[in-house]
Amino acid sequence: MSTGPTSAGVPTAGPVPPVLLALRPEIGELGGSNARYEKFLTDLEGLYRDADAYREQLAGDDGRPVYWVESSQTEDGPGGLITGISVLEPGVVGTEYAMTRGHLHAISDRSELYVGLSGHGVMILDAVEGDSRVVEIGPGQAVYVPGHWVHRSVNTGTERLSTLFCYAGDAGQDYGIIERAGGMKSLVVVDGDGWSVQPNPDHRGYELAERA
Ligand SMILES: O=P(O)(O)OC[C@H]1O[C@H](O)[C@H](O)[C@@H](O)[C@@H]1O
Ligand SMILES: [Fe+2]
Repeated sequence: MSTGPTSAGVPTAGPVPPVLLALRPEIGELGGSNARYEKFLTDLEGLYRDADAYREQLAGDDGRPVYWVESSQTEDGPGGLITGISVLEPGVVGTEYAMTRGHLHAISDRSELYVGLSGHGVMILDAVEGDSRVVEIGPGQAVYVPGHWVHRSVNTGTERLSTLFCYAGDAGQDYGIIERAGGMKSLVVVDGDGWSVQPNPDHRGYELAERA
């Protein structure tokens, strides 16, 4: 009896074979992946503080995805890793640079490694109880996100930001925590030719939001 992935890439019982992936960051593909999802501007209602600027962009939206993820998972259970690339188109909504929704892992102690592949951006990292950090990510830079940190990628450049990520297959994502808190603690905004970090005046605190 054979073990390992079926032709559709669905794991069956027993050890699975090694996985070989081809990173194509500029075109935004991960060869050998077995899952993909896309996010469109229409999916991001409420993400940016400037609702008028968001609506204006929607009016001229070309309908292409603003970010997408191609990933590979071949093992179920806590020992398996999900490996993928996240590809975020450049842009600005109001004064905020293009960003992902962001999340805390549903199993919140699960960590994640990000490796910059192409383009330039930052990650906003919020400790649920504690501080907020904004760290650069680009080619040759890696960011290890420990458990219990809410995380989001932001494209501060003019090209696609592509990152390789890897995290525990059972981690899951809690997206609601950011909404309930009124957004993340920090905003990454246009500042002259570059970017700067501002405190988000709408942020209510994750702990309070979770207790409410
Ligand atoms: O899941 P989002 O917050 O929308 O961000 C998009 C993607 O960003 C990162 O690359 C994460 O590792 C992915 O798991 C995530 O799906
Ligand atoms: Fe994550």
